[in-house]
Amino acid sequence: MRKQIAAANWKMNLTLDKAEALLDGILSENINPTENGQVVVAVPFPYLIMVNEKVAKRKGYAVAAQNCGNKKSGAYTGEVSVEMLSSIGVEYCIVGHSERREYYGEIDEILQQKLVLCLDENITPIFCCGEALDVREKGKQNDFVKTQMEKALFDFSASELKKIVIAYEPIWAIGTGKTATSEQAQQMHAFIRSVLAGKWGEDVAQDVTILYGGSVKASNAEELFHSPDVDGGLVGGASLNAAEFIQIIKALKH
Ligand SMILES: O=C(CO)COP(=O)(O)O
Repeated sequence: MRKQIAAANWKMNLTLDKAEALLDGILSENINPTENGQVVVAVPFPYLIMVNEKVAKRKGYAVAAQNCGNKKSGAYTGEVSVEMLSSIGVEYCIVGHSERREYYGEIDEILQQKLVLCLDENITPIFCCGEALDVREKGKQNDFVKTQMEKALFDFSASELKKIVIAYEPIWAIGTGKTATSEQAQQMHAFIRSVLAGKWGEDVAQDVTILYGGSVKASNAEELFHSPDVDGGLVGGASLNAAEFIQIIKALKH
């Protein structure tokens, strides 16, 4: 079975004391994900080392950055390089979250540069894609997501592509409480996998983990994750509550 991932995205929330308390809460219940299961906690930069120290001891847990610089190193004030992330033990990095695309002007070319740097440093990128409400209302969501994939992913070889995790996050479902139905999620995930198969072949497509993100909660995680092409979730709001997130981890397919 492909890797099944429950990923928390804390976004720009929590002070250090609260972040530590939340992590301790998540780790307090000794859930060891199965062989194919992985828990990833994507935290603000200042907390990466603290979180990594705690999760490194736990099998099946890893820390992620929420973003990275698109240049290797140098005079880029305020940026954090992939090499720095790697040097402190970060294993995953979110790339191309819709909030980065929308509020920080991250265009496809920048995202592609970040993906290349992550792969160079053996950091697994979690590449986000997904359409806004107006696109879905016009029924154009497949074309939209395919174009996002073509622009950011299509230059990679099959072996590189297999190292990337994809997160489908429809913008209309992020932070809105309006979750995609499990049918909508499954349809899009199957479509994404068919795009991967068309470009790199069915075997490669079957190996890629595709997460769903957008108002995942303890109450809907099991139904969403049960869909054959949904390999877990990228969770915002509900990951700020330890009890909720623990239930979401438990909902991963075994
Ligand atoms: O953007 C998300 C995760 O990256 C989803 O956020 P919510 O779970 O708060 O909708």
